[in-house]
Amino acid sequence: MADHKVFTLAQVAQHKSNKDCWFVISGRVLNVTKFLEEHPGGEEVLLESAGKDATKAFEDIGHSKAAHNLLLKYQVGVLQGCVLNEKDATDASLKEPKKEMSAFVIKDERSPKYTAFLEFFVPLLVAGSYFSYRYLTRADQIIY
Ligand code: HEM
Repeated sequence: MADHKVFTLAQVAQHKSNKDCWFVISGRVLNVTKFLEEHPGGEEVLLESAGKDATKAFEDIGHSKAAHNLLLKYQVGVLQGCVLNEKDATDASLKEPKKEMSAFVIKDERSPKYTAFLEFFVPLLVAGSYFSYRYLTRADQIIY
């Protein structure tokens, strides 16, 4: 699980060299020093955002889902005042973590309740209809 140590932006701003490079993306404080050379977009663009909130720069590029998932690997903490969704690190969930979570909860809870209702009452209705039919059409009840 990603690190939840809390940092202020002033603390992040102290790490802005190519030997020690941090920035913030969507509330996650990232230490990308080891990633500088690996970054497909080059080291320079990362260093331009060093010590700052790089959320806009990161999103403006339209990074892939793989790139979004990589954020967790470099996370060393969270920015003071931010709440994150730990379920996944994809774009929308990072921007509005709480809303995403509640949307999931609503979907997950409603569907099983509805299904359970049908699973219980439909067989009951079918069985009830069958036995009513059998009862009403009994041979000893037929009057000639
Ligand atoms: C930890 C943070 C970051 C990670 C893990 C990351 C990861 C990646 C990856 C995997 C790619 C390849 C294309 C893709 O899969 O989307 C990429 C491309 C790129 N990234 Fe980042 N990136 C990060 C931060 C940034 C930042 C802050 C900028 C600032 C502008 C940036 C600018 C770019 C650019 C310009 C490209 C090249 C896009 C292209 O060639 O079309 N990245 N990045």
